[in-house]
Amino acid sequence: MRILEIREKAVPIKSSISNAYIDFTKMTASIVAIVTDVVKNGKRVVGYGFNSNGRYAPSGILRERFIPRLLEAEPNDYLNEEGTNLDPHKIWDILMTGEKPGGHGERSVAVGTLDMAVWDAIAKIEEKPLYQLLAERYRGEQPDDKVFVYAAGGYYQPGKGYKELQNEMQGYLNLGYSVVKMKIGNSLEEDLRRIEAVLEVVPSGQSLAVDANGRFDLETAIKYAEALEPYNLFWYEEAGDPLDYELQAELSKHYKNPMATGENLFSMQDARNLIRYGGMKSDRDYLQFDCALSYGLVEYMRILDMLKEYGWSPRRCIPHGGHQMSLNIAAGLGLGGNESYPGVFEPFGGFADHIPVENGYVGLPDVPGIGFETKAPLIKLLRSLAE
Ligand SMILES: O=C([O-])CC(=O)C(=O)O
Ligand SMILES: [Mg+2]
Repeated sequence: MRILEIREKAVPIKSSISNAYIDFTKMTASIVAIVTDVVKNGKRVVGYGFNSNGRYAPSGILRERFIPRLLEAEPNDYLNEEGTNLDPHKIWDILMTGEKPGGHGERSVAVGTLDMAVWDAIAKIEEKPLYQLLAERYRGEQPDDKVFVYAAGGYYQPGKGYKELQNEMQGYLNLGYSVVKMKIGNSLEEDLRRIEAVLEVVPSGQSLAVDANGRFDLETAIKYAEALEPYNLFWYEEAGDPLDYELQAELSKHYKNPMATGENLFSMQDARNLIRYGGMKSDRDYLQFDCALSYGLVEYMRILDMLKEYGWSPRRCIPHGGHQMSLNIAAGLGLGGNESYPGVFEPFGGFADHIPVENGYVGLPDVPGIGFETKAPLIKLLRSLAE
């Protein structure tokens, strides 16, 4: 077998929402298609991928470096021993040929996007759901049959008052979610009012997570910590700059409830620095590394191995990004859950159309690959690239 073609397109995922750091009025994502010469059920196998929200479409480096590197390789260099399927680890090495360590920038996003398409193709060629394949290959046990998911929203938005925020959160509860997340970071006084408004509609503080998107210096992070602590929230996310491990470690001494961070750490080495120096507690905190921004599942498995060495369970990982790739990893490799953005970042947010969220958990479709084919608006967009 061989790869025939790789296509890429930048698509808008823009909206009027803002977090404490950026607005999404110009946000884009790359979609990619890896077209193989394998035919299953009368159709050519195409693997699809895209990058998570929060980083822009890495079209330039995909087209100039990463896609050509893979297309220039001989099939022997990227196939498994039997020559019957792609080898994701070999492909990763090909993609990263000529790339120095460190300074990950946008290239981890480009590689993460291609890696997603590679795994989609592999599972389609094996004619299995990706979560099943991952559980068999790497876990040696059955996949989880459902995954904890929480609804991330609560963005700042023009004209959005307390009532609209409450309605949004009530909507997530009505959809079957048990935990919701909202943005904080613009003003402590105002955020406390917004939090109290949400606490009027959710059962308790344990049903609400807050996300500062790296906005705070240490002093502000501690002020928020002191104000948030009595609410006993589900978690307090990304208080300071993602690379400021000392801030996170110091903050840890001022807050006794769960914290979460890691969505903007893009490599095993950065993740390891958080574990080494960030004061994160393996029996309390959550890790949000997102494979679609950080060199893909091949690198994510290195992160899981590193975590094991430091005594962290994969159950402490609840990835950022709300995509089906991380949902498959969560079920297949036994993570603690996955993010979800119902109605936000369409058509990438949300899971299989026919599987509802129930009591905070969602099941996965029994179809080959990542499952994009079960999400009508998403597969329509992806197919526009290659079928
Ligand atoms: O607003 C964003 O950039 C998304 C985010 O932090 C999250 O989903 O945790
Ligand atoms: Mg976040």
